[in-house]
Amino acid sequence: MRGRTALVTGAGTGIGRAVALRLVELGADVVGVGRRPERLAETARLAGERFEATPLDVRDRAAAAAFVAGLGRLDLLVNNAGGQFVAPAAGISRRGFDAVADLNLTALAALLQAARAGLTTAGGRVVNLSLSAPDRGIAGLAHSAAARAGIAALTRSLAREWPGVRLFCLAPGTVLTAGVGDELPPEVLARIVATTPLGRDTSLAEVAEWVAALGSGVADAVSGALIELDGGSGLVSAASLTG
Ligand SMILES: CCCCCCCCCCC/C=C/C(=O)SCCNC(=O)CCNC(=O)[C@H](O)C(C)(C)COP(=O)(O)OP(=O)(O)OC[C@H]1O[C@@H](n2cnc3c(N)ncnc32)[C@H](O)[C@@H]1OP(=O)(O)O
Ligand SMILES: NC(=O)C1=CN([C@@H]2O[C@H](COP(=O)(O)OP(=O)(O)OC[C@H]3O[C@@H](n4cnc5c(N)ncnc54)[C@H](OP(=O)(O)O)[C@@H]3O)[C@@H](O)[C@H]2O)C=CC1
Repeated sequence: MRGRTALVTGAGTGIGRAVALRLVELGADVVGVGRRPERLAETARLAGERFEATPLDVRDRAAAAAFVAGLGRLDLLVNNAGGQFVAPAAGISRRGFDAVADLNLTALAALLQAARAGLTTAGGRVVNLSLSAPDRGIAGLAHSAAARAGIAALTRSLAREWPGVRLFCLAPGTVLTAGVGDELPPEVLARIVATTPLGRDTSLAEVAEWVAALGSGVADAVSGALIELDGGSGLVSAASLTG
């Protein structure tokens, strides 16, 4: 990855931080964004001088587009910023649905549009983080499952439209980050992990390694693919987070 520039969204915590650290370790120059400067500062402390942090809300279209345009050539874009709240579909208001759809799909699409010129110049690569098997439905995450299925479709569509740019949709199952721990009680996470065919979660290091591999060119014969990094959980009965 030496000499290559990567942008990682949500780089101040969890998966985004692990990805940023791995890319720096492999020689890339990494720009990390997120809303909380103190979280980004901790990633910067761990990463060293080849990591540059910029506080940015990816839902702020004007700021995000200006920032990405300013980067110029871009070898790798990792769209990792995302999240949702767990609620039954009947309890999700219009504003709630819009907030989750925006963060996980529409803002991501806008960032991709802003990055298109820089990615095309570089013959770059994109890794869009999604969620395992959203097309099967996830009770308690109707808004997020819809947005995440949209990411897979967006990834495939842009792979057709943007020749020379490789796009991947990487969909983890359960990764035991602090973020997921804040959203789901331990017993729900344990139940999901126990019903996974491999009987295990996916580690942060594994997600980071997959992003690094896809970003390095190992998979350059591939574009538009959905890769489910979930221990096979997408193969079994669709998940329910509501009991
Ligand atoms: C088949 C097998 C598949 C296996 C898959 C198994 C599943 C694996 C486990 C799940 C994996 C997921 C992991 C992760 O995503 S890790 C990241 C964890 N962290 C988060 O997700 C937190 C992120 N959430 C947020 O940052 C915010 O909630 C969000 C950005 C989404 C919204 O914030 P915003 O500030 O924009 O929104 P507001 O607070 O202004 O609220 C907007 C409207 O939304 C309503 N709302 C908010 N929270 C709730 C709630 N809990 N329930 C219902 N409604 C909610 C809020 O009321 C506002 O609407 P109204 O104005 O109409 O009231
Ligand atoms: N952990 C898991 O089991 C799984 C996670 N995922 C997905 O992987 C991604 C990372 O998850 P994880 O590391 O576990 O969770 P985190 O909550 O730790 O990561 C989310 C990151 O996104 C950033 N972020 C959120 N909203 C914005 C915004 N509007 N603008 C810029 N940055 C934002 C957050 O930083 P800040 O708040 O400072 O802005 C945070 O760093 C998410 O998209 C998540 O949904 C998918 C499948 C499973």
